[in-house]
Amino acid sequence: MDSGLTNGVLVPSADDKSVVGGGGVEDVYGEDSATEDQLVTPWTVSVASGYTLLRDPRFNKGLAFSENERDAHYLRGLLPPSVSCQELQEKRLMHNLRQYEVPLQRYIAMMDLQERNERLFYKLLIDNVEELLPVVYTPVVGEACQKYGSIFRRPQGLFISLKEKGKILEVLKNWPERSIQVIVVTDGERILGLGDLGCQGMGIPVGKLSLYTALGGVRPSACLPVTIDVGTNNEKLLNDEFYIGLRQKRATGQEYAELLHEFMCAVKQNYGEKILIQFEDFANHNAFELLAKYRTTHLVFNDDIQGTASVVLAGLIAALKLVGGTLADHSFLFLGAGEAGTGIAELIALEISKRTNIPVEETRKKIWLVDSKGLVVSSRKESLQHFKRPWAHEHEPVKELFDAVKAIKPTVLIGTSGVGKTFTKDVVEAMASFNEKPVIFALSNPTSQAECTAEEAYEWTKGRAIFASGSPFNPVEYNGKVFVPGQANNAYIFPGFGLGLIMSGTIRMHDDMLLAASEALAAQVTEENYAKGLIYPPLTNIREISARIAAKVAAKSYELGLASRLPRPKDLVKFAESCMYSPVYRNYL
Ligand SMILES: O=C([O-])CC(=O)C(=O)O
Ligand SMILES: [Mg+2]
Repeated sequence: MDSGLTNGVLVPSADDKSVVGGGGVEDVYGEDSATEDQLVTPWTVSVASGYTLLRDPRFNKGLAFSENERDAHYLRGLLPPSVSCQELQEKRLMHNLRQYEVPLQRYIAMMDLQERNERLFYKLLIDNVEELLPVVYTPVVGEACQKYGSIFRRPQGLFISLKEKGKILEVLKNWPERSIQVIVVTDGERILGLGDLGCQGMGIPVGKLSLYTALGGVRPSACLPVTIDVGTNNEKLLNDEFYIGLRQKRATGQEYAELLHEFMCAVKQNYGEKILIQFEDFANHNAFELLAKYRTTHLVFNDDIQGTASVVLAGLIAALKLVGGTLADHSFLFLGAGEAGTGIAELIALEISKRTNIPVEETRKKIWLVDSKGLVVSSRKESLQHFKRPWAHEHEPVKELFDAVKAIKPTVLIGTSGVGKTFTKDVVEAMASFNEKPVIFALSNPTSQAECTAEEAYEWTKGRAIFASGSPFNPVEYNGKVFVPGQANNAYIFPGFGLGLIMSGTIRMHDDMLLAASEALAAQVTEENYAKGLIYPPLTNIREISARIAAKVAAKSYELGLASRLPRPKDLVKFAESCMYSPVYRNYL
């Protein structure tokens, strides 16, 4: 039975009671899963019909309302006579989108669609993922955040500023959906590699959550984007008349910690123990501290530390097929010793340790980090931030990346510094001089911040590099051969990872789940992909890939006794698939 609207009255159906999926009309009201506390909200549920129905993006189908639906829901005359199918609407929209030459216009058009017809937005995104991901996600979302104030139309997500201190629980209750399963939250201090964008960082939680739905199948009504506004230190924004956030310098210390703590407590109180909170694009100091502080009391995941680590480890495991050896045979040099750099480094060290039984303190020694002051070495230990200290190995000081490359002779070079164009010709040529197949990952986002371009990597290594980047690059032709760069972006991991946590009712995160996700992703690279030099599977199959990642993450959670959904479904891949939201229109009769 399908769920639907009958004479403007919402009817829940029997087949939409799964914890995650369905995405049916009844989810909006979610009585099945809402707790008593959640039912007490300050607004009244109103039933959509007629004009209101057309204006409600959750239910609107535009020209795709059938004749009978038009009769049943008071739509006669409100639509032109023609009836379209969803596929025709999709064709028309893709045609229109392709007319826009300015990428930001495509972004605005996609956001307008999301606000107008949610199912059509997701249908477009799912069916055209390779084309539209760069629009709603990196790189264009970066520009959208920079200009968020001037392109602002309707608020998407919750804005929680210092003004809401003491009232965060009430603010959460203002949100129209009650059965929230995942929150992506930022404080806007380190948006991609673009720095402090304050309140305008909201584009990131919105974009990440649209991928939770499109790539991971979590229903849209279960996703809540949040921006915590404690001010910004970005002078340009503070002086921008269109800036949408608090016009003050960032609150820090106790004031910051108290607001964040109130938020974390209110979220758990309002949505329960199993709500997944994904931290996104916080500055280093806060990112590490928040993760350490809340990992034992909440289900928290830091995408920049953990999601990026998991996707890069997957790429490295896959790359072994092309370069040979085991992970333990390789040596790694990072430019950037922040969230992504140390997060990836630690996960590699953990994986090697698991595979070899060598203690992690030892396996870390094959991994070197360079920060803005040069190679991280033991003589710098006292002055280093705590998250860099495990990487301060014995070595004489080295200032420049190029000299560090020559001294360490890594087989793998990874850029996570957020600073573009730092893998210079010298650096890349040095990598190629002592590696048959140098592995080079330029991970900083968006494209403007990439350490080098795909073209540079292939040219400077004479086509020998195994290259991946955080933001997408087009295939490159070099010496008559086409090279397809991989996109080592956490988008491969977090949607499936989150689905796995949600569908198993996981209450706490564990690093072994990240390793499981990496192995699951690497296992999706086919012989055909390898033959083309690919170390990530194409994004076109991402929903299948996400289901497999979800299944492995859930399996690990059950194994660790962290999953609360019992009994454990027998076939976790099938279960994951059955939970996934479908953007196909519902029949409202
Ligand atoms: O958003 C992305 O594309 C990847 C990411 O988490 C970041 O760069 O902070
Ligand atoms: Mg991020």
